[in-house]
Amino acid sequence: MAGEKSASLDVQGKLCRDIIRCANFAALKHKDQRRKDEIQTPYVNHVIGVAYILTNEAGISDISVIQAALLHDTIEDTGTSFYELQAEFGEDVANLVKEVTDDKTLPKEERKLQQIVNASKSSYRAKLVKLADKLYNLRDLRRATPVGWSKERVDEYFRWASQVVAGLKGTNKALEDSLRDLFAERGITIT
Ligand SMILES: Nc1nc2c(ncn2[C@@H]2O[C@H](COP(=O)(O)OP(=O)(O)O)[C@@H](OP(=O)(O)OP(=O)(O)O)[C@H]2O)c(=O)[nH]1
Ligand SMILES: [Mn+2]
Repeated sequence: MAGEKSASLDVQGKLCRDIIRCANFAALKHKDQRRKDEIQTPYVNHVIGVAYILTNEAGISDISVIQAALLHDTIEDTGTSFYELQAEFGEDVANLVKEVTDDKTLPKEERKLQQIVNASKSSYRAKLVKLADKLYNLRDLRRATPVGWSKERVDEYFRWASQVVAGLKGTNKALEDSLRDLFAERGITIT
């Protein structure tokens, strides 16, 4: 009995460490980055919020998915390499982050189009992170308009996001229901 208990504590201890190691890594990597809102919210709030949506709204307990959510903007936005993630967190997590990373060498229009085209081709676990990322960003847009964004640009982000989300259908009911309601507020129906 005592042996079993300490073995299960070891497993839980490792899971806790693995999650907090990612949160700490993300906090360090994003430390100089701010959101685009007026009050310059720390960027790390976004990646923690995406992980929180997955655990608390989507009911996800797959540790690699939660780790990937915490790390999901490190390659794209902080110059972290795939190899660094692989060395720190293993192949599975690094591959998931890579799957949700835009190719920043492409022009913005092309990059945005790629997201629409690639959404349905993603793995189930990458789709979860993509859905939670969109849900966080759309709620954030409803909360506060990024500095310099016109109403048209906000509307355009909603329309573009709805096309990406259309390709992620059939992945997680809770997330898709919340997204559908956000789009409906703007008169957008997901096809
Ligand atoms: N709504 C909102 N977004 C902000 C804010 N600050 C930073 N962002 C980030 O801006 C990105 C959306 O802005 P865009 O102009 O469309 O894209 P870009 O930064 O990639 O050029 C999102 O990136 P992303 O997470 O990589 O997601 P995605 O747009 O690729 O889906 C989002 O996280 C903010 O205050 N509000
Ligand atoms: Mn993001």
